[in-house]
Amino acid sequence: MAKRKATKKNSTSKKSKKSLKEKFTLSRQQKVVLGTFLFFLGIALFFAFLSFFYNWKVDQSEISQFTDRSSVPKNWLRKFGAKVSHFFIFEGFGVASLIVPVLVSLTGIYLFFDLNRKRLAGFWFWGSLVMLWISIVFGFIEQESGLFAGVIGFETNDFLQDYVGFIGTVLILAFFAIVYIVVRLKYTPEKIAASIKKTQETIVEDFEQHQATEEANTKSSEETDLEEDPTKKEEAEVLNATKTITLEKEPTNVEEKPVNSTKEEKIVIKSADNPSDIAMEVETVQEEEEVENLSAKLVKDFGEFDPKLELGNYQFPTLDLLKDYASQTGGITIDQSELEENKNRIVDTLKNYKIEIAQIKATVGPTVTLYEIVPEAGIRISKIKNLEDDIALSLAALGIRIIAPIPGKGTIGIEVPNKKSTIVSMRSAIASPRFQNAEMELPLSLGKTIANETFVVDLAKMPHLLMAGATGQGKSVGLNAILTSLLYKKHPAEVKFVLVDPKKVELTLFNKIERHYLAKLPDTEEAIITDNTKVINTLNSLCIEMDTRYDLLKQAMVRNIKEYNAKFKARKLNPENGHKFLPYIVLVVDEFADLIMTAGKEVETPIARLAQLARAIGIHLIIATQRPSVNVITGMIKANFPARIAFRVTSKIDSRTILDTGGADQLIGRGDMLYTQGNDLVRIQCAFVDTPEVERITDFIGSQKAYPDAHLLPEYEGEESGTSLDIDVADRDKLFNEAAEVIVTAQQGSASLLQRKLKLGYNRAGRLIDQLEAAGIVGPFEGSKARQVLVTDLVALQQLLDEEKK
Ligand SMILES: Nc1ncnc2c1ncn2[C@@H]1O[C@H](COP(=O)(O)OP(=O)(O)OP(=O)(O)O)[C@@H](O)[C@H]1O
Repeated sequence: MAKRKATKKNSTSKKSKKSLKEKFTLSRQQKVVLGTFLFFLGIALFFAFLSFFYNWKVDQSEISQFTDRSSVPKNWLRKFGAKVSHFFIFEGFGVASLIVPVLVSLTGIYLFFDLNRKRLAGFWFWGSLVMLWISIVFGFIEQESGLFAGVIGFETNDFLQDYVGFIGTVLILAFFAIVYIVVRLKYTPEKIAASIKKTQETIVEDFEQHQATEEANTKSSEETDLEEDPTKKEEAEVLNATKTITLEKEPTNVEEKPVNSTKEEKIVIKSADNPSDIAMEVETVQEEEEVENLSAKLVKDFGEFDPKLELGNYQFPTLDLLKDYASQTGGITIDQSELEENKNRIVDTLKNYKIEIAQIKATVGPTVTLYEIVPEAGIRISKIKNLEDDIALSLAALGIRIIAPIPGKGTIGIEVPNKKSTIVSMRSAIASPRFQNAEMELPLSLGKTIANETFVVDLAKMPHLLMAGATGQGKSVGLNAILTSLLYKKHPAEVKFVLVDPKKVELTLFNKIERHYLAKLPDTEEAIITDNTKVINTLNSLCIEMDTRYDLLKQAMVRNIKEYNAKFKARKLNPENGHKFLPYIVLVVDEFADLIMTAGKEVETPIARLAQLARAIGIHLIIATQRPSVNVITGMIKANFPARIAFRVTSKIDSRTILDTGGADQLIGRGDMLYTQGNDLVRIQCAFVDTPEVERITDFIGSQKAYPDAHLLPEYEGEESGTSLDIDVADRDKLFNEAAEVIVTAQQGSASLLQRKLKLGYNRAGRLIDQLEAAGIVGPFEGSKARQVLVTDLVALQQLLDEEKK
C-alpha cells in the first residue's frame, strides 16, 4: 500500500514537473523577443561596466541616492549603470565581471537563433568559474585596493592566504588553470608535446633551409675563387668527398619512411684485435608496427571519424514544428457511463449464450477500449470467438475485435471502439521518452498501443515493412509518420531515402530535403521517382549498391553495416581502398500495386533480391499498397517481409493476404492499424502527422546548409527499349505477323492484349512487343500507358512487311 502511495506520489511529482516544463517552453516569437532583449542588455552592461572604471569614485556617493532624481551619476548608463556595475564589479568579481555582459549577450544570440542550449549552459558554467578564478588572481596580485578583484576575489584570496598561505594559494590557482586547459580546452600533455615538437621541427627545417641557401651562395663564390686559385681546388675536392658521404646517407633515410612494412637495421661487426679482419655486415629486418596501431594512432591524433562533420552545424527539427493535438482535445477522456454501458452489454450478451464471466477489466486506449474478461471455468474459448458478430450487434458498433485468448495472459480480449476517438499526435509520439531514448539504428515511432504506450520499433530489425490498407484509411499518413520519425532521429549523413511515388502528390514535400536526405540516380533531375520506368533502373542500381557494399563488408571482414561503420569510425578501414561511411538507405514505395501492374517481373525480381539480401548492408524497404491482392503481394514478397502493417481493409480475404489472419477488416479506419512482426498482432493508433506539419519540417531542414547534391546511387545501364531495335528479321517469333495484325487491328500496343488474344505467356508477349517496336510497328515503352501504334491499318502493315522482304 505504502509502495503504491509512493509510486503515485512519484508519478504526480513527475507530472507536475512535466507540466512545469511545458509551461516554461517558449514559443518562437517569445524566444526572438527575449533573445533580442538579452543581447541589448549585455551590450548595455558592457558599457556600464567599462565606464565604471573611470567614474566609480565620483559615482560612489550617488549610488545610495538611487531615488533622488536630482543626483546624476557619471556612468554612461547613469543610475542603472552605476548601481549594477557597483554590484558586479565592486561587490562582486572586479574586472572579471566583464564576462557577465558577454554571457548575457551570448544567451540572447542563442535564444534568438534557437541554438543548442546545452552548449550555452556550458558557456555559463565555465564562464562563471573563469570569472571567479580571475577575480581571485587579481585579489592575489593587488592586495591593497581590491577594485580589480572585487569583494569576492579579495575576500577569497584573503581566506586562502589565511588557510593555505602564499604557496598554497599559488598552487591552487595553478591547479584550476590546468583543469580548465585540460577539461575545457581539451589540451593534453601529449598534444602540447606534439605541437612543441612540430614547431621545433619547423624551426630546424627553416634553419637547415637557410643553411643550404647560404652554402649554395658560398659554393658559387668558392667556385669563382677556385678558378683563380688551383691549390684551393684540391682542398675543396677533399671536402666535397666528405660531403657526398653525408649526402649519400640522406636518400636511405628518405626511402625508409614510405616503406611501411619493413624496417632495416644494419650493424657492422669488425674485430678490434685484428684490423685486417674482413668486416661482416649483419642485417636484421624488423616488421613495422601493425595496422591496428596505426588506426589507434590516427584516432588519438584526429579522434574518431565523424560522418556528421560535413554538416556539423545541422540542427534536428524541433518539436514545435509539430502540432499539439492533445492541448486541443484534452487528451484521452474516459467516459465512465460509456464504459459501464459497454461492460453491461458484453456481460448480458455473453449471459444470453450461457457464458458466465468471473472478472472483467477495461483499458482505455486512444481509439478503442480493451475489455479483458476471464470466463468461468469450463467455458470453451471458441464459443466466445464465434460470438463476435453477436457482440458487435448488441454493442451496435463497428470495429469490434475479439482476441481469444490474449497471448501471454490468461484472458479474452474484446476491443470496442470509443465513441470519441483521440488523435495521437506525432508530437507526442516523437516527444515520448521511449522514442527519445531508443537505442535503435532506425527507430520508428508508429503511434500508441491500446495501453496508451508509444509504440517504437526498429526498422533495421524488421528488416523490411509491408503496409497495406484500403484507400483513405491512413496509409499515407503512416508513411509520413515513419519518415518523420527518421528525420527527428537520424542525421543526414546516417540515412538516405529513395522515394517512389507513382501517385505524384504524396511525397512531393520531401523534395525540399533532396540534398540532405534523398538518394537518386546520377543524371536524373528529380530525386523522387514518379515514373515507373525509372523505378526499374533505381531498383537495379540499388542491387548494384548492395553488391558493392557486400564486397566492402567482405574486405573489412565484418558481418553487417553496424560493425562496418564502427570499424570505419575507428579509422581501421582505409578510404583509399574504397572504404567509406555507409549511410542506411530506406526505399519507400507508395502504391506498389501500380508498379507490379505496369512493370511486373522487372520490379518484383530486384525487390525480392533486395528484400532477401539487403538487411545486412543497411538497405531497408517499405512498400505500401492499396490493393492487397495475391498477385501484388506475392508469396515471394510475403516471405521476405515479416513485418507488416495493415490498415482497415474491406474483406477478410484482404486481411488474410496481408497478415495471414483476419482482423484488419474489423478496424475502424483513420489510422487504426494492426502491426505484426511475424508473431503477435498489436493494435496501434497511428500517429497523425498532417501535410502542413511535414511541410514545416521539410522547410526547416531544407533551409539549412546541405550537401552539394543528393546522395548518388551507382549508375545502372538499363536495357533500353532501343537496344532491341537490331533484332534480326530471321530471329522473329513465328507469331510475329499474327501479333502485328492483332496490334494494328486493335490500335493498342500492349503485351497483355497479345497475351489474351494469342494465348501467350507474359515473357513471349513481351518479346513480341519488342520485335514489333524494332520493326517500327509500335512506339517505345511509355510507362503505365499502352504503347503507341505507328501503323494505321492492315494495308499499311502489309506494305511495311512486304518492303522488309525486298
Ligand atoms: N493516424 C490518424 N489519425 C487520425 N486521422 C487519420 C489518421 N490517418 C489518417 N487519418 C485521416 O484519414 C484521411 C486519409 O488518410 P490517408 O491520406 O493517409 O489515406 P490513404 O490510405 O493514404 O489513402 P490513399 O490510399 O487514397 O492515398 C486523412 O486525411 C485523415 O483525415
